Amino acid sequence: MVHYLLAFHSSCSLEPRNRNAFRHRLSLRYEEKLPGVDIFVCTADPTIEPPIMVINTVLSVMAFNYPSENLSVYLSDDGGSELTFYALIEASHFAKFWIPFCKKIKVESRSPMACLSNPPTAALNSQEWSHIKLFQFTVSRYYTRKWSNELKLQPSWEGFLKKCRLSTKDFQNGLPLLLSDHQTILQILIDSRDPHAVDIEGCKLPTLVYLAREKNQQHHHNFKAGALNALIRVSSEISNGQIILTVDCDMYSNDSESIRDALCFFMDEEKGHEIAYVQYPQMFRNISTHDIYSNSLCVIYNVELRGMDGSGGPLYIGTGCFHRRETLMGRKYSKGNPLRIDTSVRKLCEGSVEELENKSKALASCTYEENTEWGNEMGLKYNCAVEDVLTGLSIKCRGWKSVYLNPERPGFLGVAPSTLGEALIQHERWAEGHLQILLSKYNTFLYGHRKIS
Ligand SMILES: O=c1ccn([C@@H]2O[C@H](COP(=O)(O)OP(=O)(O)O[C@H]3O[C@H](CO)[C@@H](O)[C@H](O)[C@H]3O)[C@@H](O)[C@H]2O)c(=O)[nH]1
Ligand SMILES: [Mn+2]
Repeated sequence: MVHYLLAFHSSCSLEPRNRNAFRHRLSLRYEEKLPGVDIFVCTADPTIEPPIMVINTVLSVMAFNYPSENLSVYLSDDGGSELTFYALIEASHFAKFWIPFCKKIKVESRSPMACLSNPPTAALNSQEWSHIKLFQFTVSRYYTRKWSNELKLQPSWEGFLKKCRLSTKDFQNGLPLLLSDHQTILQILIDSRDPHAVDIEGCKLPTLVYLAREKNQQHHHNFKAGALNALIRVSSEISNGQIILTVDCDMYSNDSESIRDALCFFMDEEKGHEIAYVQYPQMFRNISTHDIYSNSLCVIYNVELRGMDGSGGPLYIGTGCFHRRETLMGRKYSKGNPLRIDTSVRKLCEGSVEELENKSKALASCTYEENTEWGNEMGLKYNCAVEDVLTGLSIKCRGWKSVYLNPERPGFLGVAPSTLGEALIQHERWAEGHLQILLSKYNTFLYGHRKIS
């Protein structure tokens, strides 16, 4: 084992790579023909991942500097939580103010919570500032079941929840707060095709969709991989962006230009057709001075992934990663038939919001994947504790390369485990997952031999 680790680390030092994106050139060449980008945010439990954190991440990615008609944001809620849903409704209203505000003041990063804790230097209008504070305060009250029960006792909140229920087809029967057995709940909260979906400056808003896929005791839900696969199918019906960004709900966007930076690699005329995904490192905003649990993972992000980039590309590590839709769907690399980003005008998905919702609900049912290749040759792989790593390796076995992008300003910032217990659980899961891969047919030496360049 020690020899293997030594060999791996030495090989990583052979050709480490640092990448730079020339985002202005992308804009000069392709501004009018940028591809559709679908962003998937995953959450699973409103008590561990409070709605306030989730919607701050959602707002940060809605505010990317990218044409809104080409941007769609999907929140997958495996907790099926009413609280998260209502918080998202609040966010959909707040976005009308937040997106133009970020552009006007040039806010970086575009998570309202991060903006409050690190205010921009521009002269701030006190009314706008109070608006952001009030929004954070309102949503911070959507916290746990206990909180919401207390809130429901107040007449004003009862009225508010009732209003939300009435405006929400799937929640209208007053379902319990945490659901492990329910039908698909799907709602398009903002449809960017709608001429009325505009912000306070009259500019278009990105599409925003809430999805809690169907869950029941008879069918395994396959954790995050299952959630992402449902999102791939649902989004193909609603917006069908050629590029997919996956982020965990605790990891907000810290640089509004990240989509454009990633596109510089996908749209590179010489090498772009070989690239399946562009991976950012996981950086954390809560690293303590002495980092006693070694959460910053310096060796992985400064040595290993940079080194792997020099020889074919880094692993997929689950969050902060831009993929081509087709490679996630299982497409093989073909030199003779290169897959280029289609820069011709994007075809919009057709149908009313109700039609799109009904068609896509069926794609998120428990039975949809029966007797299909989903979880195997299509989408994210199942039955592995590190489904992201295994999926990335299999994409590379199909002939693709990947890119590691680690700019000076972190593209995404997340939350690292803050207690010994949490850190141990995370490392145990990672260790188990990597060992599982080593002992499986996907063992990198056997399965990957001659396949990974
Ligand atoms: O049934 C589930 C379980 C988890 N998640 C989401 O998956 C993400 C990651 O789960 P978490 O419990 O935070 O695991 P971590 O160990 O912190 O995740 C790291 O390790 C995972 C496995 O390699 C990667 O998928 C993640 O991107 C990476 O941040 C979170 O957004 C969860 O909400 C779901 O959507 N459904
Ligand atoms: Mn996490």
